[in-house]
Amino acid sequence: MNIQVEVQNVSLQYKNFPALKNISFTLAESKIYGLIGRNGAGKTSLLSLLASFREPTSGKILINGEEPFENPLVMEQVCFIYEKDYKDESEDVSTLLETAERYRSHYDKDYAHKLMQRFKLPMNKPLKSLSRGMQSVFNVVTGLASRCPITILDEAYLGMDAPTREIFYQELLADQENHPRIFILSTHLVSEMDYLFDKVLILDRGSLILQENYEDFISRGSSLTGPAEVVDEFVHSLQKLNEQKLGNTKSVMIYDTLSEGQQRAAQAKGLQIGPVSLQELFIHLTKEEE
Ligand SMILES: Nc1ncnc2c1ncn2[C@@H]1O[C@H](COP(=O)(O)OP(=O)(O)OP(=O)(O)O)[C@@H](O)[C@H]1O
Repeated sequence: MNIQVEVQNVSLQYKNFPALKNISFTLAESKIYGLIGRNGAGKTSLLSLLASFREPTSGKILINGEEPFENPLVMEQVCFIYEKDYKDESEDVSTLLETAERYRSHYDKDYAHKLMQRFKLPMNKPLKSLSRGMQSVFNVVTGLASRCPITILDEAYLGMDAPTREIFYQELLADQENHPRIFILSTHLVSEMDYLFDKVLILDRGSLILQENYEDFISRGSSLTGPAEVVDEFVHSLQKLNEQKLGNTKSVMIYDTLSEGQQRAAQAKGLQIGPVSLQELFIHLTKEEE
């Protein structure tokens, strides 16, 4: 079943603070969406609206045409994984997994057990006694095994070491291949996780400044390097995001698709054209004036 999320002119106000400003977008395909933004940009606020933890101050969220807030049938389609405080949780891991199964209609118990083994998560220990990284593993396992049509992972990797994060990414991609759904991943580990994203959403100070296919977005960034005066002349009508100079060699990051003709012209002038990463584009597109 194809599920659709529509966010229509959504704003969220905390007292006098506008955390989200008139945001609209549609997620209509079973893809992996990367939600990125600087600290305080509004990522968790947006995700908590999608998960119906709160209501927008204005605007509408529709999941398959229905408002999800206090609507259990719609909410069953959404799974929100975020960092939780388990200090008062006395149950062991296996009991909590059984509880997860009871509340999730798409839950795959065998898959959950397979993941537990792969991550080497101890089944018979109280969850509160596990390390922070292992508690995150538990969250991710319940998130993946729930197989919710909309699965939201808000910085789900917190505390995981690099090899554990790698297993998480591998399992996510493998399960998405076999059971496609809408995954929304919010992250600060942009350069580490960018290869997972089919599409990218960028929040900047409460506004959505970009929603685009990852590949299309990346292809609009390039770096041009060469003698300073040649580079300056070439880029003068292009949108520049950043520049660096070492002696007379200059490198300029541009945010404009270069046509084949422009690429040939740049090469003919002896300029080197290089790729730009999602992280670099993100840093410079959300840079504040100094
Ligand atoms: N309950 C609240 N009451 C008042 N302000 C809040 C509340 N929750 C969040 N905010 C503010 O709203 C803004 C957005 O916060 P949010 O947690 O959504 O950002 P974020 O992009 O998830 O940040 P980070 O990447 O640092 O986790 C921040 O300025 C934050 O201080």
